[in-house]
Amino acid sequence: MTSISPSGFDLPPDALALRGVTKRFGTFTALDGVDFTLRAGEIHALLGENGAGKSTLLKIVRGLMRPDGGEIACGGQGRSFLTLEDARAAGIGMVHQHFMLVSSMTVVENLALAEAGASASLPRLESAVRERAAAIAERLGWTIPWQNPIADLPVGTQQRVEIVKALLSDARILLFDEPTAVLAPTETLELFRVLRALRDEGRSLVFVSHKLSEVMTLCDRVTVLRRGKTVGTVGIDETNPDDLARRMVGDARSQDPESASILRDDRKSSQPNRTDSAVVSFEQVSTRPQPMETTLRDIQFSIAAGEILGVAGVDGNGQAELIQIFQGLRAWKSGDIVLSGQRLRKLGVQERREFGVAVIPPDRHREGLALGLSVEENLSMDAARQPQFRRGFWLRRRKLREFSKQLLDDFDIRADHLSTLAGSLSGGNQQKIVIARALVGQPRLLIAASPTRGLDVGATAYVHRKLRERAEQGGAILLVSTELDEIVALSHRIAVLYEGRIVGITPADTPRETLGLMMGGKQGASHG
Ligand SMILES: Nc1ncnc2c1ncn2[C@@H]1O[C@H](COP(=O)(O)OP(=O)(O)OP(=O)(O)O)[C@@H](O)[C@H]1O
Repeated sequence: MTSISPSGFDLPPDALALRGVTKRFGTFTALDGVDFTLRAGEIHALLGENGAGKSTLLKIVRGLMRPDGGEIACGGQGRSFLTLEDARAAGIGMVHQHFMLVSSMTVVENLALAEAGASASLPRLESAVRERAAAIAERLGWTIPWQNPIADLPVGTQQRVEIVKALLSDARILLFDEPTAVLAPTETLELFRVLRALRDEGRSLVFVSHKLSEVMTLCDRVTVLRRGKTVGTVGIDETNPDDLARRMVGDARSQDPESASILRDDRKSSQPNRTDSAVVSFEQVSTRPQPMETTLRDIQFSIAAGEILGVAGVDGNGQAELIQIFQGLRAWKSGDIVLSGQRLRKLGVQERREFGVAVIPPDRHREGLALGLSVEENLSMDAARQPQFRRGFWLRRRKLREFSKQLLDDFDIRADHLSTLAGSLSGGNQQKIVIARALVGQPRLLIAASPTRGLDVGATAYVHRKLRERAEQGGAILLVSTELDEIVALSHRIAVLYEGRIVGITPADTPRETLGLMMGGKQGASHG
């Protein structure tokens, strides 16, 4: 049976349709007459460049934002907007980019809270909720530590809690906003298994991802958004990654040589412009064991000027601890770290910066950005300390503004104004600010943690090019990423971390299978 919405468009049962949906933020139009139809029992990818409007669209469907125009129909009824309650009643659930869980509460408390709202007595609800949640988890083949606080769980498990939470309210339509951005490759495969199972139960899923290969493997249809407008919807059998990339950036841009080179996935890793002088060397560095953390043991490597050293490994094998050492957030128990002849132990945060150490941190929300400050303030924060931007005590504001404007253009940061709050930018555009800040000072040593997480295809290629350029100019780069593709594409040598140890340092052309085995703990050759 097909129902008819007030404006007369056909609506298949158990699905969702948007017609002409518009959303403005001040003078900026984030969604401009968007059409989107989700069929029952399909996985539908939503693709688009950073800032194209994907999260805004999902938030409107989930009832978290009110559109300024257009129509939304679900459950056989058309209306101009959905409230949170409407969306919930229509069986719409969402797994956000940043999980909506209270980290100090246990899993079961979080689930009971979501079920009860603020009013009901939580303890009384908990056992009933737990029973239902356990049945859902069992069906999906998951074991979840119900009594542990959320903060103690790995991100992959937190995401499972979010999914169980959505299924507890029997969501028939599930919206996933970049769910794989925080997952290791094996966790992604596991998530895909579950998403397919949910589809096969007849649910409808919207899947946002920048990884075209994921979209091609998982999804049934794809809708592409470009700068807030619908470009179109295609079946997965009628398209390929090149076609999708072109649809995202538009024909005009994909034919211009600069953009075409951005789109081309340049996988070749040039020979390092290496000198023998180590910019940084780790000599038998070990950290003190701490609960819930990985202890680094006898870490030994060096990075030469002009070299990119990739650190591969399954997440949680010591990557976070290694980065924290550079950030000055973690002490080490034994061994030495030497930065061009100086002991790192002796250098404070400011001295490290002056030496030229820059960090692209893994969690841009907590560490990389001041979300409550403007784009301009975020971009010019470090520059404002430099003498060329000061006249005595005073800041040279106009010069700083030009500097920020230049970075905005260079990194194609899509913000309405320099005065826009960083917190209101799309996830990918926030990441571009963090990267622009790290690269602009031409750091002598750059620690890049998952630098392209959340970036679209073009921006990823651009950042890869920038990292290579930095190395070619003589910078040393430590690239930490759980994306093996990224590590292999950029690194001159690859160090594999397993349970806090480096199991081997290998040349970049090492076969994937060997790297995979090393990531599972097998010793490999060392070229340290
Ligand atoms: N609360 C807000 N206030 C002002 N502008 C906003 C707000 N939320 C989103 N925007 C703007 O709307 C545009 C679309 O953002 P949205 O987060 O939907 O993009 P996206 O396609 O999800 O991008 P990404 O891939 O980077 O996550 C962006 O330019 C963003 O700056």
